[in-house]
Amino acid sequence: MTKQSHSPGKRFREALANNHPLQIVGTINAYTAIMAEKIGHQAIYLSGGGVANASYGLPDLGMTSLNDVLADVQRITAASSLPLLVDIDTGWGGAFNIAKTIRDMEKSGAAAVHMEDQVAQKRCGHRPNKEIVSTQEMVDRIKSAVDARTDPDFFIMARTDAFAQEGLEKAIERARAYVEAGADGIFAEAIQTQAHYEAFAQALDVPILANITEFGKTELWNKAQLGQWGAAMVLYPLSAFRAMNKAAENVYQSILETGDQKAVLDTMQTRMELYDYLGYHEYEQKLDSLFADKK
Ligand SMILES: C[C@](O)(C(=O)O)[C@H](CC(=O)O)C(=O)O
Ligand SMILES: [Mg+2]
Repeated sequence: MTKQSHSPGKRFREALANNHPLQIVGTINAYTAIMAEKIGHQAIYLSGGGVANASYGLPDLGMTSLNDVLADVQRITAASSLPLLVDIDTGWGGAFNIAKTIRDMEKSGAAAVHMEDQVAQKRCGHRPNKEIVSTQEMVDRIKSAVDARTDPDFFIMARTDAFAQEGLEKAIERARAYVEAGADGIFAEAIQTQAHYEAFAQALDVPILANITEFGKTELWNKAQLGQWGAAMVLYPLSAFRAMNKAAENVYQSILETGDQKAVLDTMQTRMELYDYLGYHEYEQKLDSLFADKK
């Protein structure tokens, strides 16, 4: 990881300005963050669902705490210099808790967060029976967040889950109120069609995020289409995680059934590939040159 002169928030805003739209890929841990960076991505994401599922073996139902998520944020920002967008669910409490969440996220090297208008007992945005708080309550959440940041470039995105319950017009009305309260961008959760994306983009003059999560309510629209429809960011929150899980499932099954790994070896990253992403050989050379006299 190279030292950066700009703040994480500033780098997120630069990535946004330079990519139309900006693709933001989910990285469930430090190693995949390194992979995404070396492959050439410009921004990465820590999914709330991902932290719950991968780090704690829990469903995405608001059971993980601020500290649970911070632990993963710190691991990722220590390993990668890419700007990291973090899912902070509903912000973990009232005004003072949200302010603390923002300060802790900034201190841990996050570049951006998204906070949603669901009740604290939240659900995945692509599942039925979500409940949302009043517009006023969400506006207060956003004001607390914006007031708490110390870096004016730290990017605070408001996510609205209102489309499922209240429909397009009301969801856009809420988004307008959230922008007025200071939100830097809008995450329009679980909208579905070209008309939906265009309506959000035309109604608001802040960047709009399209959440292209698999097996949910949204089709796997291409970034070119989404860009034409006005989306400034395209999120792939759990894509690599789902693929990793499927690969692991196959490996566990195959080892049990066949007694060795031969049938699944070509689905594995090799030792050299693993090391290349880590810069393993540079570490080894350093060891050799520092302690050459011990040989
Ligand atoms: C983006 C999201 O909030 C997440 O935690 O990754 C989820 C993604 C998913 O469950 O597919 C969401 O859309 O609620
Ligand atoms: Mg989430």
